[in-house]
Amino acid sequence: MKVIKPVSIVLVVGVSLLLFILRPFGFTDKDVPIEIGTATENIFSPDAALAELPYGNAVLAARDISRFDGEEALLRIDLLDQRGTFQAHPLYQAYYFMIMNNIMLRLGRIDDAVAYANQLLDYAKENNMQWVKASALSELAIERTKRGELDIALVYLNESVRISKEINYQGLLIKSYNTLGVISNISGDYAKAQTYLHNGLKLVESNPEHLYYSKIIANLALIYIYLEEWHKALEYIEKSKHIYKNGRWLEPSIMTILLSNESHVYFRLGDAVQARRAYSQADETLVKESSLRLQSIVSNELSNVLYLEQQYEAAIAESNRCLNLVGIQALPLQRGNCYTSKARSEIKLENYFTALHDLDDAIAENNKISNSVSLSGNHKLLSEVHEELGNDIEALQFFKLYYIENKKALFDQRQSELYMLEESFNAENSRNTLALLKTQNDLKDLELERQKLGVRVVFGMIFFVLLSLGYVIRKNATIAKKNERLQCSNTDLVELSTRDALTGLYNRRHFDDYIRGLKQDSAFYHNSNFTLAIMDLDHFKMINDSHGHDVGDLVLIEVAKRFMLNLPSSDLIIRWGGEEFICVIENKDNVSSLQMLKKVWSAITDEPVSTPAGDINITLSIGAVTDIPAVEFMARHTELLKRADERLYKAKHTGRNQIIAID
Ligand SMILES: Nc1nc2c(ncn2[C@@H]2O[C@H](COP(=O)(O)OP(=O)(O)OP(=O)(O)O)[C@@H](O)[C@H]2O)c(=O)[nH]1
Repeated sequence: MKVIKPVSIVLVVGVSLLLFILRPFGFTDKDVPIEIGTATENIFSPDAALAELPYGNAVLAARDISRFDGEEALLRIDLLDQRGTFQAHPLYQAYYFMIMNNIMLRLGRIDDAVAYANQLLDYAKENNMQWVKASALSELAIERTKRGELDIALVYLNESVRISKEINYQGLLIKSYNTLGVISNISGDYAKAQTYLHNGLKLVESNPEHLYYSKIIANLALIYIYLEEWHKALEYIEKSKHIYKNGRWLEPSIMTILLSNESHVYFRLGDAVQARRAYSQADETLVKESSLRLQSIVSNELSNVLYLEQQYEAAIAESNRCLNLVGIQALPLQRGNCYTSKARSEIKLENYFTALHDLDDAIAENNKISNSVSLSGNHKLLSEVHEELGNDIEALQFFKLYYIENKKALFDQRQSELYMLEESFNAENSRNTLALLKTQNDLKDLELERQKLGVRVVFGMIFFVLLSLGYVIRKNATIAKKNERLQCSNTDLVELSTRDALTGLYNRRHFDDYIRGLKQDSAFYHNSNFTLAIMDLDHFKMINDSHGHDVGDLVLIEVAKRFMLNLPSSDLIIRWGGEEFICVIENKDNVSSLQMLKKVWSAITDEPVSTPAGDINITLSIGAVTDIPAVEFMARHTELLKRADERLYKAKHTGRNQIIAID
């Protein structure tokens, strides 16, 4: 006993010392914080500089109010002016012009607003204040954009962006990226629009209080409206509404635009009830000072709702009201839309010559701002009118024009740039997520290493060795489980992002993965031939129009089910968009490719789809390229898709409900 006692003391002292030494290595079970850094150093903020001045906060408060209450802001400016505030410092003076610009916009006095923006620009030049110059240019660019003067707006914006980048004025950059996104949207360059808006979004995410957060999301929604991706558009509109409601900015015009866009999506989906609901809510947000642009947008949506409700005369009256709004001549985008809506109702009332006039006017307005999407819609309507008038040649010419423009916008753009852009955005996101997971795992490995070190050092002391070992084993098991769970959820995420929410089929995102998979297993496929087909339901719009959008959805679900039942599970079926599907069939078992296509086609056309609105007969047009050797398919799938699409076009225009697989 006498021998053991000093040993115990040595042991206790030794262990305490070791524990003390090991403490800085993190031997204790504390989580290591993971830093997700945002580079926020040296961000230029005139607001922060102004807040340092004696009346800075009062001026900032007036600026905030000027965004939603012109009268109240004017009172505050008067009070500050009486104290001689604005002469006391150049910063005050610059803010004075900016606030007055906001107030005039709010009061609908656009010319005065522009005058203040110009005064701001002069003041910036006289006093060599770069950030003020950038702000003034950005404001003037917005005004030019609203008037459809996109070229000048771009010149102003590029200069404003250049200065903002130079001084790292992120607050203004966000606003400018948003305007650049809007301009690209109007010009039909969606890929560019999306790049600008995502640039803005990246900056806004580290600054979620920014006034432009919900505006940027709203403009992303607009891209999806142009691309006719209705569900995605609604998703972004909802997100934007949510951000707006939770933000501290009360700029009612944002809500008006969002609700008008929502109404427009439902109009395009043929859902009169929801379109009317969203329109009424948009109308409620209008105030007497609302700008002419907002008034004409809401008026045009009312005309669209009335059209859906088959009140064509009332719709025409509303379009006429829109076209007679004082000052509308300065807004080609809105004017073009009102003419188009009017023409649509005139066609329904069989006033074909009036419709022709309206469409000419619409085209003239849309040409002023190179609005390719609206122009393509105008050409489609012109083709319909000429068809009704028996002018077959003109009808065909305009239809061709529409088809080419529409396909160019919807097919090429979606196919290549925009889609790739979204892909790379997603890829970047997944890369970031994976990097994060890797960092987490590395940190855990590090922790494990440290624990092992601790175990080695106290190896001689059996009690602690056992304790540490038990700890390490437990920790290992937890980490392994966590990793397993993370891996599963990653796989689920990838699966979800490549599935279409409505039908459960793969969406277009999966196509590239599929081709990549083929290439990886190319040895296995080297003797195979493939058939590539684009399948498009005929007159699907009529189903939506006659029975409602929900019934249209049910039809799409049933059609998807039939595709799946009639294609071997090893073949591919994708919902390419709307009522368009793509399938890739690998020819095997001596069944000819045409036989396979006929089987799929018959599965859709032979039996009507039962819906709560009764049985609905469906017809299907197919454009296909058959017997493609595997090597060619892998190397030239984009070209082959185009060829199939051209054949689909032929099928559509030589009677529909058929398969065309040769030129
Ligand atoms: N119900 C429903 N309709 C959709 C969906 N996606 C697109 N659509 C509608 O599909 C219709 C497609 O119309 P069009 O492109 O004119 O084609 P179509 O009427 O089939 O005419 P053709 O193709 O020329 O035979 C539009 O009315 C879209 O609103 C969806 O997810 N659900």
